[in-house]
Order: sequence, then structure tokens, then C-alpha cells
Amino acid sequence: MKKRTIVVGTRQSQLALTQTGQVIDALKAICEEHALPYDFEIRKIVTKGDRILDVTLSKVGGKGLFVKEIEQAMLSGEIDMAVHSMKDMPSVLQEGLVTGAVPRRVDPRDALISRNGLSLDELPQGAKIGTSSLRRSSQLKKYRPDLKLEWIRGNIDSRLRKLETEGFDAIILAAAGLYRMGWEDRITSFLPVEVCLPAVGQGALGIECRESDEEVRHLLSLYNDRDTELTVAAERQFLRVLNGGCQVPIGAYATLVQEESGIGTGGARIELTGLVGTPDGRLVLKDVLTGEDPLKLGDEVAAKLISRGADEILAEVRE
Ligand SMILES: NCc1[nH]cc(CCC(=O)O)c1CC(=O)O
Repeated sequence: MKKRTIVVGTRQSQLALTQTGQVIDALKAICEEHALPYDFEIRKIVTKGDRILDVTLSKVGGKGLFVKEIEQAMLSGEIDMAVHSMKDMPSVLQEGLVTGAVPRRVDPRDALISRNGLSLDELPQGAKIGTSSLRRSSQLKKYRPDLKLEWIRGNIDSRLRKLETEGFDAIILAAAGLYRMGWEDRITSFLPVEVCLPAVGQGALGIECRESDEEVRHLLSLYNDRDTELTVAAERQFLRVLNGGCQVPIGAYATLVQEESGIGTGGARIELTGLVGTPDGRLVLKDVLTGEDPLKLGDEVAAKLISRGADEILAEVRE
């Protein structure tokens, strides 16, 4: 029987290539298990975001830059699917495209990589910490106002290099990216979600495909993790309501919690924590609610924070 070759588009960064390879391996195993006749091929796509990595991305349009050209290639049929870090996925997909699968999430926490093996609490007064996210700097400043947060950019490997070459005492990276690269031995300690609430979708992937591609959609449905899909949906709805792009100090993390009483659906409820803070960490708003419907829950947590002034914080940051 003639096999269909499914073309998987990816950015060229090491992380993108690695996670695309890992997804293809998982899909191959599913094909084998379900006797599905597919082969896979990787197609690298250089996006505008990759070409201007050294420009302040927030000034030129943010994360959409990485995804737009990949979406275009999917719509034109050049590629059939694309693997994204959920964190980098746009909140609204282009017409004709869908999220075919949200695979099981890995560790959502941020990780501290320090030069001398010191934990966050052990770092000396005024230690210089490298991060490229207002969400991280806001929460770290709140926790340790003495720390000096400085901007560090580039891919994971270049950030790890800069820890040595640019005199940082520590840098913060998502644990997930380090695990996927096999570099978890660089992690000194994990920041508890109570100290540093992760970015929306951190640790999760999203696999995008054409809405009309029944074969790929069926294959991807076999790879979907319902729990991750539900919790990430709540986080992303929260972000959507707050109109958050990439460079805003917003965090959210949802988990499934067991229903307390025997009544009701008996199913799990979603617990969503949302956070908006000023970049200097002087004001950090946080709220947690539980609910059954992820979209409603995202709306409710966002509304709660807006009622406490989240909009004003975000308006100031966006200026
Ligand atoms: N913003 C860049 C980015 N996009 C996805 C990851 C890896 C973690 C993940 O998949 O959530 C990273 C690196 C980081 O934030 O340290």
C-alpha cells in the first residue's frame, strides 16, 4: 500500500527541531500501533522572527512572527502540520487551521541555572539574574527585591553560554526546554509555581494542522492529552481576555483537582491561578478559582484580576 508522507514544518532552532523530532517519533509509534500508513518528513522554515532575533521582538510584533509563515505554508499545502511550543502559539489561529493535538505536558516550572550551584534563596545580595521575560522579572523582584534582573536573549544554548560570558550569577529558563534538549543537568533548582507562576502553556506543545485534513486530524486526535488540552485551554482563555502578547507580565497555571463531594459530575475540576504584575514586582495581582468549563474559568479569573486593576498595569506596560 502506498504510504502518505506527512510533511512536518518546523523552525530551525535547536529546540524546535528537537521537539519536532520527538513528536514525529511519538506519531510513528501511534501509526504502528493503529496500523496507519504514514511516513513523516521534516521541512525547515526560516521565519521572519528568526531573521530579526536581535531586534526587540516586542517592538516588531512579537510571537506571531514565528508562526505566521509556518501557518502560510500549511494553508498552501507545502507542509501538513507544525509543532509549536504552546507558549509561542498565537491565541487565534489563522482561518482554516486547527490545533490537532495538545500532547501531555511536561514540567511547567521555571528553572534556575546558577553559576555556583546556589539556589534562589542562597544567591548573594544584589545578584545579577538574566531573564527575558517580564513575568519572571516581576515575580522574582517581588520575592527578592535586592536581585538585579537583566535582559538576556537568544536561544536556550546561547543563554546558557551567556551565563558564563556575561557575568550573570544565574539565569532563568523554562525547565521544559532544557528537558527536551537533554540539558536538565544544568538545572540548579526549580522555582515553585508559588514563587514564579509559569507562562501560559509552558511545558506544553500544540500541534497545528489544516482543518480540512481528516487523516492528519484523526492521527493527531490519538496523540491528544485531554487533561493538558483542558488546563491549557483555561490558561489561554485567561491570556486572551487580558489581550496578552508575549511581552506582558502575565502568568497562568491550571491543574485538574478532584471534586470534593460525591455530587456533581464526579469528574475533575480545573483550578486556574492567574497573575498580572508590574515589571518591578511592586504590585503583583494573583487569583485562583476552580470551575468545570475552561473558557468560563479563564474569563472569570481574568475578570477578577481586571476588577483589581490588572488592566491599568497592562496598559502601563504596553506604553
Ligand atoms: N520563549 C521561548 C521558549 N518557548 C518555549 C520554550 C521552552 C519551554 C516550553 O516549551 O514551554 C522557551 C524557552 C524558555 O522560555 O526558557
